[in-house]
Amino acid sequence: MSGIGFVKAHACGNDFLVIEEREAKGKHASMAQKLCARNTGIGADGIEFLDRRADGSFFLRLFNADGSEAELSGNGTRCVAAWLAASEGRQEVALGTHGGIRTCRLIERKGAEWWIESAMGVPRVMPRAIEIAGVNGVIEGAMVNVGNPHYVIFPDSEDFSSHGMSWQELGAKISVDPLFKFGTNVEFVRVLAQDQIEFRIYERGCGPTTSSGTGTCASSSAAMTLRAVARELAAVAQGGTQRVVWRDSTSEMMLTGPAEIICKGEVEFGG
Ligand SMILES: N[C@@H](CCC[C@H](N)C(=O)O)C(=O)O
Repeated sequence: MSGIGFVKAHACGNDFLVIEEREAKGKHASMAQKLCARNTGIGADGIEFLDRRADGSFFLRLFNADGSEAELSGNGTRCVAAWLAASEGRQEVALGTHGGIRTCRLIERKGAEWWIESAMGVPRVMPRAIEIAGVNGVIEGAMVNVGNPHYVIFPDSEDFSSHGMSWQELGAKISVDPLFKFGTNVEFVRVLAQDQIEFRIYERGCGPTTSSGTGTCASSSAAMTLRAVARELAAVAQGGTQRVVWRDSTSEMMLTGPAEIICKGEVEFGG
């Protein structure tokens, strides 16, 4: 057994461990399953493995709580940027991911919160009605790629339920349906005002979460494209509000929100 250094951080309740890549020793998936477990591990929605490369650049590998690898996390990337700001004073940092480079800029520190603006790439929104095994009727929505895959729907009901199911039940079915070869994150979006949306998130690889950075971008870009809401939005999730700006469909989406360092320590990992 050997102690592994970790940092725990969260962005609107979407929580991550940050662990140096050299500590993983090829055991990323089992480390994520063990350390992210809420009762028997530290507890987190995923692990960001931080690789510090010889040329001075950074690369992040994100593993979900179930051990699956995702292209990236918006909130997880911001948590790493907050840690690099807190521990090394970095005001701006470019973080490579399998979904592209995300550049994060520190806007301000408010108490324990690090407010960071991230350039999140150019969302691709593809309207698409789908049929899912075990769900009655056709689901209208959009497949959205923001570096990782999302399916966004717009339920009418205030509790975000749709097709006779709670959003959690429907999200669980859509997320693993074979229609999505690599699985998908699922967002349920309601338009509250011309410049405000509210949404719920069912994440691939970890289930319901209180917030998602890429989910915020996917929900916002789908609402801008399909519901003609404003190009600057407040996106309200259970864990808090993030701000989104998307000037036009060919520009990068900018996402601003908080991240907070919770603790750091050492954890035993037997492999
Ligand atoms: N919560 C994240 C998204 C994490 C990855 C996702 N579960 C996936 O498998 O794509 C975010 O803030 O973007």
